[in-house]
Amino acid sequence: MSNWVRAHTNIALIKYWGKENENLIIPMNNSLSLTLDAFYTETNVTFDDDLKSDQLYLNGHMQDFNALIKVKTVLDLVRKKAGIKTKARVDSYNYVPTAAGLASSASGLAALAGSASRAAGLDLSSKDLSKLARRGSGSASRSIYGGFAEWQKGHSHETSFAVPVDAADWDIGMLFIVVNDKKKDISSREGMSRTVNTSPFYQGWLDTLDADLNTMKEAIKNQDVHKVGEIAERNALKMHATTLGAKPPFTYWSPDSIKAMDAVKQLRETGFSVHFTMDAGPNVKLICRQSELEDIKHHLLVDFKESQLISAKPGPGLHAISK
Ligand SMILES: O=C(O)C[C@@](O)(CF)CCOP(=O)(O)OP(=O)(O)O
Repeated sequence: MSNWVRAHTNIALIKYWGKENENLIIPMNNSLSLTLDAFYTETNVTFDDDLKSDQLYLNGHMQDFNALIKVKTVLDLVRKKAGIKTKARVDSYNYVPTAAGLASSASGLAALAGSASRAAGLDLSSKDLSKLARRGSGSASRSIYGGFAEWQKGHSHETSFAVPVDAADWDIGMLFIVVNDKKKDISSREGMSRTVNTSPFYQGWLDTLDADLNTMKEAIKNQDVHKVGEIAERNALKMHATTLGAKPPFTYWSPDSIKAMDAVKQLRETGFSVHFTMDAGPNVKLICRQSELEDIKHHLLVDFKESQLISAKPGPGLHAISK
């Protein structure tokens, strides 16, 4: 029985950075993202009575127990909902350009939620799929939808899910500057936990989010890519500022991250509407007009290799595929 589904990664423009409830993955604030076409995960789940334990094959290679932790959380919730105890085999393929360090947990856990629920005979609504994916990884809740999606924080499992905001069928795109960095990144889960628990800047970050979200939604409604980028860049810088006050302090930025951020500022000075955002890694993600992607890419080739520059357009939500 084929239960192949595809989910695309999403990049937050208003960041999720901190949990109110770690176990249920309830966030401190609402977040808003853009789902992209370029990076996605395809997953198939099969429940099999002959299996003694859950198995995860990632890009064809069997994974160890640790990689299974988030997967088992989702599988256990599906088994409970379906009233079964059967173990499952999960086959997942990440279609992320060879560039290292591009997070795929959002697309991976969203695809898992979609395929596991189908394989267990559940026909979940998008809202319930978003809640299920959220329990695997918070940002996965947003990949259920294409275009712009808002994860409404809620205060319980039942009330914390994403909703679609805008189809993003207008002139907006993203360009990734992939900065391969040797040092081991601190995972987003650990990074946000340490920040919430120890950074004196954290409350200041939280205090500004309602205004950021409201102005962002207004900018999206007006299809104002310059304003969308401006708000997103400021939001990302505030998020990353919180990590410098954590104990011990840390940053996801590498020297090449700062080189990339400077390149964006220079592009703005030459008249492009281009801004950047960053997540739990050194890569820098540009927000610009889709119609200007190639021109911007051309300018960046002065400082970066072609292989480091990856264009992306808005992408679709979770959907079944035939393989
Ligand atoms: O995507 C965003 O809103 C912002 C971030 O990417 C910034 F790094 C965090 C994503 O965190 P995630 O991996 O979802 O954490 P989990 O719930 O602990 O699995």
